[in-house]
Amino acid sequence: MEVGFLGLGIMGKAMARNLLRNGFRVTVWNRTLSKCQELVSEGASVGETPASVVKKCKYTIAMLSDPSAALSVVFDKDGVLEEISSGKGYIDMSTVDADTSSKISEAITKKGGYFLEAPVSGSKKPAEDGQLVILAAGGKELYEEITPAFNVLGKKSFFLGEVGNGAKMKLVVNMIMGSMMNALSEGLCLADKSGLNPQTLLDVLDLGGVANPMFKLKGPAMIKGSYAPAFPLKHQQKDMRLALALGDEHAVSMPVAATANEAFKKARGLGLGDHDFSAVFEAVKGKGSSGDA
Ligand SMILES: NC(=O)C1=CN([C@@H]2O[C@H](COP(=O)(O)OP(=O)(O)OC[C@H]3O[C@@H](n4cnc5c(N)ncnc54)[C@H](OP(=O)(O)O)[C@@H]3O)[C@@H](O)[C@H]2O)C=CC1
Ligand SMILES: O=CCCC(=O)O
Repeated sequence: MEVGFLGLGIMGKAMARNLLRNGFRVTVWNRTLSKCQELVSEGASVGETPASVVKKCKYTIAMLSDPSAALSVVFDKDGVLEEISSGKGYIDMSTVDADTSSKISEAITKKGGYFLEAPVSGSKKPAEDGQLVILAAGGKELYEEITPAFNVLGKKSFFLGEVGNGAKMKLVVNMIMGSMMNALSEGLCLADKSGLNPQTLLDVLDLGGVANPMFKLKGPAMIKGSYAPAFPLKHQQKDMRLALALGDEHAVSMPVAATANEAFKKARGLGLGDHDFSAVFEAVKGKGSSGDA
């Protein structure tokens, strides 16, 4: 099977590599084209523009930073829309809001193409290991056709119905995750300030009802102040912002998420946007370097 892949950031690179290693022919494009070289050395081809990738491939997957990037790659000059046509499928796996996804879907289907949104749960390591959870919605036919690729990328795929439902599910999940990360940060801080050993707190948490893989994975690194980016904090803050907008739309009061968003904003203001989202711990502690990200 031949697929195009647009966006080789932390997630896109790992996902495209997985497809290559599992026998897919992959044509990649990235805004910073030099980032394609690593995958070319592993067997990928390069497209000069999103349009040229879509022209070459029946199916094109995108994994881009945010709504503005997702829209730009489709609608701008040399974008997806210039070459999408009847029989071609476009699968956007970026985390965006439902409105962005709907705009892309309408434009693609108007030109005869098929569209599927398919954001993912799971971070850098699950992407490397093909263990993502895929939250698809939109074209059912395209969902079925692209299932061989999803089986390589993920451990489970959900088909959630009409376009927008995948985006909404992803935002709800990440809103919960962002609030949990803030709760952990406050707990680690309180343990430390009140004379407890933060590692012992992690050990206690891990044996009880709130045990979870995120606390187990991120907690020890947070204690060391180590925030190598798996999920960049600027993207987590984007997801909090988009989830809060969804809450506004449906008049759902979400004070916990709103407060967590403030902490992520503070962390961005401290220059921690490109660090892992667990670096919000530094904002909770009231520390950090200067600059914006
Ligand atoms: N990291 C994670 O753990 C997870 C991330 N996600 C979501 O997946 C998406 C990608 O995340 P991740 O890989 O971490 O992000 P990165 O920041 O590592 O990569 C972002 C990608 O988007 C591209 N990009 C940014 N702006 C534009 C633009 N205007 N036009 C074209 N391309 C652009 C970048 O290109 P360039 O290299 O040129 O900058 C890069 O390829 C995000 O929506 C994120 O929320 C979902 C699940 C987990
Ligand atoms: O969007 C990013 C999600 C990261 C994760 O699920 O661990």
